[in-house]
Amino acid sequence: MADLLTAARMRAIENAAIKAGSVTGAQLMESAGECVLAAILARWPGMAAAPHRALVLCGPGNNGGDGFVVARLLRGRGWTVALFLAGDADRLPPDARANHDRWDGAVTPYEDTAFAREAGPLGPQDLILDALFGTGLTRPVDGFEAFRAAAQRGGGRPKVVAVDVPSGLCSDSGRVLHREGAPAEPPVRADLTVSFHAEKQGHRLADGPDACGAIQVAPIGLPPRADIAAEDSPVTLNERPEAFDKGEGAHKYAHGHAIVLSGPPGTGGAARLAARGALRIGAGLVSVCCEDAAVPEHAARLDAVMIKRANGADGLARLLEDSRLNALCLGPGLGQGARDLVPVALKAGRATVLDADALTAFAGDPGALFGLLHENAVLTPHAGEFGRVFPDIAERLAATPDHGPAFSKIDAVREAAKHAGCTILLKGPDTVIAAPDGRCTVNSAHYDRAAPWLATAGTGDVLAGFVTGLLAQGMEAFDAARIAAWLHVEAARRFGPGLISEDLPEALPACLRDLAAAP
Ligand SMILES: NC(=O)C1=CN([C@@H]2O[C@H](COP(=O)(O)OP(=O)(O)OC[C@H]3O[C@@H](n4cnc5c(N)ncnc54)[C@H](OP(=O)(O)O)[C@@H]3O)[C@@H](O)[C@H]2O)[C@@H](O)CC1
Ligand SMILES: Nc1ncnc2c1ncn2[C@@H]1O[C@H](COP(=O)(O)OP(=O)(O)O)[C@@H](O)[C@H]1O
Ligand SMILES: [K+]
Repeated sequence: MADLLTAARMRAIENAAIKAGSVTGAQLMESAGECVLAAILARWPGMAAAPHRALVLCGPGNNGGDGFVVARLLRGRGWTVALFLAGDADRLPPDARANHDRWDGAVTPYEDTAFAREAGPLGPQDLILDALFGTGLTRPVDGFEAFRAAAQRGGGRPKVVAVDVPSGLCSDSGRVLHREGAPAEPPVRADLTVSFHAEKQGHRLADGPDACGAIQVAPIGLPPRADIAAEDSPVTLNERPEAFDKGEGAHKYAHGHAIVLSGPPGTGGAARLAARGALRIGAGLVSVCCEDAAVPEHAARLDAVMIKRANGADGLARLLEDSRLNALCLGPGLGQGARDLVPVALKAGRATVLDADALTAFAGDPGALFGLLHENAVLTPHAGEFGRVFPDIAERLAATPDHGPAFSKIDAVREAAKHAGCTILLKGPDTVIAAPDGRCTVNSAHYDRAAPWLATAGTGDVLAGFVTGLLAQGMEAFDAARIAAWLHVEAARRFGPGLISEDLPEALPACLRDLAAAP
């Protein structure tokens, strides 16, 4: 799995390599500039075929330093380059200053009128390079209206390339830094963002993917995985998982029996969706468990999924005396009974997924939940449910990000997992999954894995079922959550437009087949 870095971790990797003598800061900056140029020429062959015009915007730090390198390299290829500096040349850090001094063109202080004048004639084969702020962003970015206007112009507008990160976006959180009360004006959206060594967390979170446009990561001569001390294990990008298979000849009971609890009559659809998901992902047996009154409704709709009866908390406790029932899912369509049923389920010590109503039931009294949770539990909230169970953490995530690095969804979910003592999967296009031991991964449905069709009713219920089905097969909680999340997006992408939640379990077999076939 590829790591997603924070600015601090990136700096530590860079410092460790420089200290070890394997590379100098100047070499890193030169490589960074070369990589940006190579990415541009590879993406737009017209720009490689002939020189065009570029406006290069350099900021006051090393991101600006990278800009000076690209400006020099473009000019060396015959491009007409106008360079604008936002900041004081005398205060540039040493490597940036050295590249400023190697630039033999004019350095124009950034100012809207001058920039607008240069930007006016730019066409679609021309370029604006955003090298204003990168991983060192500490506060909101103001101004640059002419840059914004040039990038937003209609049809024939020039291409915008961001160095490392679009300026104004916090590279740890993917959030736009802005002042309290002021609107969060998104950074100028890039057509391409070229980053170095490894993706940063912000490329995958919140507003990051939209602002980056497309992301390309270039190696710049740093060792692949630096041996640096860090408090937390690295965050990874949740990539194609290893194949898991049912094993030839094993009996259905070897793959577990998952139970999905359902609520009163008329609300059983969500539980049936979860159950279907659990069955398709490979649980040996799956039963929907409901009160007597809901049996006819389920019986009319279920075949491979079985039905078990349990009335209220006592009924559930009796049912769970059967030790073969090894994974539970509570929440989808569970209704008001959730508050009494969840404690019974958690006390039974089975692998348990809590979603939807099973989380909402503890709004106002989340402390009552924390004493019951165990490491074989997985909570799968969306943002609203997360706020009900972890109001303090959600409040910090909702606070205005007025300085960098800002509190991120990764910080929030990691804290929540530590506090709850179980795996937490916080949903969204940027789903973050964390375990109490510090493992954390981002299941990103962005760029070449965008799956906007998942934004439809009931897909979260299916996800809860996927996790439950993997738990039933004996998978550990964090692994079950990350593999389920990956397959969820994969199934949606495979089905594509027109997807409804019922389609997800049916799209799964092809995904599992591919997984098994992959080397
Ligand atoms: N690490 C590596 O291995 C490599 C890193 N490389 C490159 O270095 C970049 C990181 O460089 P960096 O640390 O110098 O930070 P950078 O983003 O240029 O900004 C810092 C400056 O901006 C200022 N400032 C901040 N916010 C502001 C605001 N809103 N408005 C105005 N000013 C603001 C801030 O001021 P301060 O907060 O200190 O007062 C400081 O002066 C990284 O993204 C990559 O491109 C590559 O060369 C390859 C190797
Ligand atoms: N734009 C999107 N791109 C990718 N995934 C999305 C998007 N919007 C929602 N999802 C995913 O769809 C699911 C929705 O779940 P949830 O909010 O619980 O809805 P429901 O309760 O209707 O099932 C989550 O897995 C979420 O990550
Ligand atoms: K930038």
